Amino acid sequence: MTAFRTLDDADLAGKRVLVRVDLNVPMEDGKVSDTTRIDRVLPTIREIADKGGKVILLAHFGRPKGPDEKNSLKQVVPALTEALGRPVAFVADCIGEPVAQAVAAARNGDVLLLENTRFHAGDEKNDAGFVRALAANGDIYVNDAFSAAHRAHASTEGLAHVLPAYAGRTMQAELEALSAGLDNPARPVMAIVGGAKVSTKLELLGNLVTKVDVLVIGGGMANTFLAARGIDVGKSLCEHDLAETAREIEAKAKAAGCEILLPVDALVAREFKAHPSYRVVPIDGTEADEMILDAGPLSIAEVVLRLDKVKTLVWNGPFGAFELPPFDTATVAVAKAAAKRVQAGGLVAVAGGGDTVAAMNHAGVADELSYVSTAGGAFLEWMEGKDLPGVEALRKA
Ligand SMILES: Nc1ncnc2c1ncn2[C@@H]1O[C@H](COP(=O)(O)OP(=O)(O)O)[C@@H](O)[C@H]1O
Ligand SMILES: O=C(OP(=O)(O)O)[C@H](O)COP(=O)(O)O
Repeated sequence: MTAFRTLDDADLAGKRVLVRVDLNVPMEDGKVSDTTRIDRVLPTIREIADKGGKVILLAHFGRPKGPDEKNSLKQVVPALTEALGRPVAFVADCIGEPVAQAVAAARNGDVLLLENTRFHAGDEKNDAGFVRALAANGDIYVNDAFSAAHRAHASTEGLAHVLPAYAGRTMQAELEALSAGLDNPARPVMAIVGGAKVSTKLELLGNLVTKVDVLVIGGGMANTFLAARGIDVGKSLCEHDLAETAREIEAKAKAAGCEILLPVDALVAREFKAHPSYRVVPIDGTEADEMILDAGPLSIAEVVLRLDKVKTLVWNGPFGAFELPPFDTATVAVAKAAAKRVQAGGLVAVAGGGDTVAAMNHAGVADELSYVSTAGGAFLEWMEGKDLPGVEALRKA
């Protein structure tokens, strides 16, 4: 039995249905480079449209400080239209008269995509006035953005308190799949946390080290830990002001008996582009004008060896800038090793996150892992046992 209402409980015909989805998809050269998040919300969109609701999609893109072209959801419309196989009307705001007019003009079953909710500060502030402004254009709220459910924002949380609220099919499927795979994980458990969202994810590691046996740190996250240990990381992506937090996490891990693995070597380059001139160096060998862009061969070998000894793997965040070869090497090698063990029957491996999903697709293993979640930060918070505001609001609704 689900603890919240789903589309099975909703009377959708003729209703204006505000559907929160996560369209925060990876882009390359102005085009969506991985459509997984789009593909996952299609069942919800189709079901509401086919049952005669007007589908009004709400989503964020990036972390804009206000309206800006670079973060406009307009650029996602071609990929969404193609995946859906139906027209999608774009509205250049998410509140106010332009939305009211577009919704009034839409027929039952039509699909509208509203502009980035984060163009208004009220979204992230979960401002009551902004919640009301969003709600003014809907009769029903459906949340299908599990990957944004760790955010208590107006579009992910606030709306559930002012409109009849339901979980979308992907929200349901994600929670069911994660529970089935990870509610009682076989030990030892390894977590790999990498990627670029250092400040938001570093906070999570303090709890995660009490839940897992081995924590492998990669990407920009690793650079921050290395710098905190006094290693010169040159111009690498690194949040130097979080050094103290990193040291506290190391101490917590030690107290909890969780081993932390950091890279012992790296691929370094002076330019952030594909196929630049690069060097393989020991982890303390980065020059002042170089960046660590991937873990090196010794680090990969160590992670693969450890992988053989664990029974569960949870993974968010790539080891390197995998969009720029050869800095996809560590991520691809570890992904392939994990997939091989899953296929052989010795490992449950769950990977998640917008870019992590793209990396798993790039490695060709997305179908060979136990489960691939659209969520990164939300998945890690769920793994820690935290309540996700977007999910809790649905339960209370
Ligand atoms: N060493 C590094 N230097 C710069 N960028 C990196 C590095 N390692 C990983 N990244 C970047 O991290 C991004 C993914 O991080 P993140 O958004 O945290 O993952 P996810 O979306 O899966 O949660 C990728 O775009 C990748 O290029
Ligand atoms: O991409 C997302 O999360 P993820 O990077 O953890 O996978 C979600 O869209 C949340 O975005 P946010 O971390 O800017 O709130």
